[in-house]
Amino acid sequence: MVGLPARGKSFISQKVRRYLSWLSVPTQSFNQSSYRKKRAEALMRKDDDLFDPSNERAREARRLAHEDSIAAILEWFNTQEAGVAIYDGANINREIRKEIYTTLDEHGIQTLFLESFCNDESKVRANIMDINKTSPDYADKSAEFTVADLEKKINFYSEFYEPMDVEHEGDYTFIKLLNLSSDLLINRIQSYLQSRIVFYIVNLHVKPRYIWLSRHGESQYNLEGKIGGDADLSERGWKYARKLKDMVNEYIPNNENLQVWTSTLTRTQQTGSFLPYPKKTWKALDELDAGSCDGLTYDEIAEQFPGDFKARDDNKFEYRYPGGESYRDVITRLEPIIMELENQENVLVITHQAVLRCIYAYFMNVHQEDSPWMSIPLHTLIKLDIRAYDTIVTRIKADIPAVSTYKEKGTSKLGETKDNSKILAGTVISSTHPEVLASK
Ligand SMILES: O=P(O)(O)OC[C@H]1O[C@@](CO)(OP(=O)(O)O)[C@@H](O)[C@@H]1O
Repeated sequence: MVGLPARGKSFISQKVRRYLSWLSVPTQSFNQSSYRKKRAEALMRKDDDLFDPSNERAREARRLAHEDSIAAILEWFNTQEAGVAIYDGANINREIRKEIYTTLDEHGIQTLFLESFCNDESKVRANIMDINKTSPDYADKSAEFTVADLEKKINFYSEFYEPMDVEHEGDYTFIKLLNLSSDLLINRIQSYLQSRIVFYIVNLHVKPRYIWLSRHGESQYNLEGKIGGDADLSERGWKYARKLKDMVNEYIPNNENLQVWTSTLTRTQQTGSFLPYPKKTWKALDELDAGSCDGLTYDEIAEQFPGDFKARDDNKFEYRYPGGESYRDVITRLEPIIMELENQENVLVITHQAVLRCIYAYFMNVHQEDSPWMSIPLHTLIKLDIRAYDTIVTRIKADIPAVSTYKEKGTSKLGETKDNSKILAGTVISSTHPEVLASK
């Protein structure tokens, strides 16, 4: 990363890390300021200022923190066949970038510089306020403190800042993001992975916003405990479809601009059928394809395909149904959906249990192994409040009973134990009793 403080570098680093990890690319972020803190504690006196240009000890602490970051990156690459290490620091001038490039090149590591350049004061200001509200670095700090601290750092780094350009650094691969918009300057993008990162950055949204998720209403297949298929809604499923219209009116602000996305399957389309908003149908939102197990109950699968039943329980993320899909396959086909969701606000996605787990895992940074085991109950509207450094979840229960479609490991029976720890985190409210029942 390259750029002055309060240019969204940590936000972008964190998003890219989450996106690449979700796509199963080993990715780790190395935050220079955490190494700086450690060196400052060891080397500096109490009243020393880390950003005082004339303070020798501060200069030494900063220099060593940079060396520590690079050493940690090299060590991490030693344990990895391939992957992406994100060096989240200011890397402010050409000299330091040359040193980074040369050192990594000597170790056979490609460097992609990602600069966030912003000279729009109002955006910097808004970003500072955002950092104050949401960044863990400034938790419990007043707005005045955060503004003063960041302005001091900005002034310090501005003295040395050399923005990237083709004239001086044309040999490097770099992306230059201009004023936190989707305007980019790109230079010498050389690999598929680098081009994925460019595409992702183009779609990245920095504005806080909501995304709404729901499973379809209870289906006839859900009632019978069968998986897959293209069944109609049950009577209670239709009730949910009607109720969803009221819930949208009650809970989704500015819903006049809402867009509704569904899969191509009947149960999601029926669930959205009372919603008077523009609709988009995506094949990519169809439920995980159960291949030769489609239309069976879990009991029948355990009986007819015992080996498959066990293999799926043992590694649900990787297991692929014969002639069907795995969770990993679903993630691959969901990538365009994630790109679109990063670019949109005010979308309600009505889809299926497995697909929602994958979408939710991206926004909530849920580990691959855990994501297929998360509980996503029927008849519940989920609000994701996407902020710069975290996402807050609220589940709004429709108060219309539905069967459980949750199968725990090691059994073919449906239903959840109360202490299911993989349940969605967040606040739960009920649409008929809108008081808060549990908090984050
Ligand atoms: O990965 P598991 O836990 O089996 O969940 C996926 C299953 O959920 C079901 C319901 O059991 O999805 P949905 O009704 O949401 O379309 C099945 O169709 C699907 O195979």
